[in-house]
Parts: sequence; C-alpha cells; structure tokens
Amino acid sequence: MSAKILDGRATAAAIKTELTTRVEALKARGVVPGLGTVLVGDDAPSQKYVAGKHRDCAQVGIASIQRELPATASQEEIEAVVRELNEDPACTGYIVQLPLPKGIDTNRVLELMDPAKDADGLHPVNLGRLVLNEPAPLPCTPNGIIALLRRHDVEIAGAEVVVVGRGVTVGRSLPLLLTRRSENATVTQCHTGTRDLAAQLRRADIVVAAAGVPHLIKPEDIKPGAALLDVGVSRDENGKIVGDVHPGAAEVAGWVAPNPGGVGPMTRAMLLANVVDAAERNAG
Ligand SMILES: Nc1nc2c(c(=O)[nH]1)N[C@@H](CN(C=O)c1ccc(C(=O)N[C@@H](CCC(=O)O)C(=O)O)cc1)CN2
Repeated sequence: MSAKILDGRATAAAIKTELTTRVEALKARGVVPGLGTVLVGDDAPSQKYVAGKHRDCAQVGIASIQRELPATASQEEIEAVVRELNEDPACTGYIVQLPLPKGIDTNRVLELMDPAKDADGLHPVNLGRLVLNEPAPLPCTPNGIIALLRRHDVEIAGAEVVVVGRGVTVGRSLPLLLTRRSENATVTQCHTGTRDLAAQLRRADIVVAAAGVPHLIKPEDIKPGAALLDVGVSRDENGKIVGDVHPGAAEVAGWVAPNPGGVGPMTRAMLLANVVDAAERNAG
C-alpha cells in the first residue's frame, strides 16, 4: 500500500485564500487585523518560523508587528514587550515564539499576556476554557491537525487516536480537542515513558507523533491503513528535519502528513485564523 498525502501546504493555501476574503471584509469596515510576534534570541529555526508567519500575514493582508530581543534579554525586558503589545491597539493578537532562552520563566511570560490577544491559545485562561468547553482561541498545531484531517475526509468520529508526546504546544492540548463532542475520537496519550508504545500504536486508526524522537514510530507498529501525522522536529547534522515517523511507515499507512509539508504549514494557517477570529470578534 502507498499512503495518500495529507498535504499541509495545499490545505494551508486554501485556508489562507478564505482568510484573505475575511480580511478584505474587515478592512471594508475600517478594521485592519495585526499579528505581533515576540522573538527572543537567535535560534535559527525560531527565526525561520517567525519570518514565515510574517510572510503569511503579508499574503492575507494582516499587518505585522515584530519585536526582537537579544538572547541576553532579562525576564523584565521580555515582560515589558508583552505589556506593550497588550496595550497596542494595532495588535489584534500576538505570540511569544517558543522556546524562550534558558533561565526565562516561560509560564510567567505567557500568563502576563492579555488572554484576548493570545493568538496561540496557550494562555492558561484559554487552555482552561478549552477544558471547560468554552469559546477560546485554539492552540494552532492541534487545531491544524484537526483541520488537515477534516479537509481530507479522514474519519475522526469513533477513531482510536494515539497521540505520542506531552509538550505544551501539541501533546497536552490535542487530546482535549479530539475528545470534544464535535470530534468524538477516543484518545490514548503516550509519551517516551509509555511502557509498550508499539502495542498502543498497533491498534490506532490515527497516530500523531510529537515526541521529538527521530524515527520513534516504526513501520511494523502501524495498523495498515492508519493515518500518520508526523509533528516531530529533530535536525540532522545538516539542519535537515528528521521526523518521529520512520519513512518506511508510509508503505503501511493509508494517509501520511509529511514532515516537512504536513502539519507545519497548518500551524501557521491556524495562527492567522485566530487573529482574524479575534478581529471579527472585536469588530462585533
Ligand atoms: N509560540 C509558539 N511557539 C512554537 C510553536 C507554536 O505553535 N507557537 N510551534 C513550534 C514552531 N512553529 C510555530 O511557531 C512552527 C513549526 C514549523 C512550521 C513549518 O511551517 N514548518 C515547515 C518546515 C520548516 C523548516 O523547513 O524548518 C513544514 O513543516 O513544512 C511552522 C511553525 C514551536 N514553537
């Protein structure tokens, strides 16, 4: 079997076209949505991701507000930028690019954000709203995964989903989204401490791999026909992405989200969607 592709680039492009129309409608009412980013330090992948977010903004007509701080920035200096963006009327929503440099209290920075401007859905108030099933901006990668599956008609309702990973941007919140009544999946959360990962994977209809362990998911552990979404990002000696899923797994799976080209572009599209949602909410 050769798997069908969950093409994140094409799907994100379609979503961006839809968002462009919504942005034009906002502008016709005198509202210009603005995305702010806070980038601290010189981590090359983070610089690339932030640059990509601003390229996307230009494509759909969202204004860009970029704040950059050196790796030596203090907690207070970062918090001052967060306070400034909280007050800036041109900034509809913003993100603090993660990870922050060692020694910075990330949770304190995130908690200082205005939850109404949290374009990443990672503020504790918004994560709490997700738990309580209240409206909130949704975390971009988990929301992007669901949009990617839906737009390719992969059945989520009733599916056995194994999520591998427990990080804050994907693993922690994805099961919350997948178990909402609107999705109705049954989720098993695994991680690097799971005793028999292979046994869990073998019965999964959908596998989301976000552990950051190169080729953790082996072809022999995949149920034939399953959907495989690789979110793991490790880098080889040339800086090339190595995912969590062994390339041979595509021979067994029914659907594969490649890495790169799968979930990453969807993360960026969902970020724009959160900004446009917030601008529409603010405009009434
Ligand atoms: N504040 C946040 N920080 C981080 C998040 C996040 O959602 N919010 N997620 C990741 C990084 N990330 C977004 O910030 C991100 C990762 C990957 C991509 C992407 O488009 N990747 C491309 C490949 C790019 C490459 O070649 O390196 C792809 O998969 O095709 C977008 C966003 C951690 N930090």
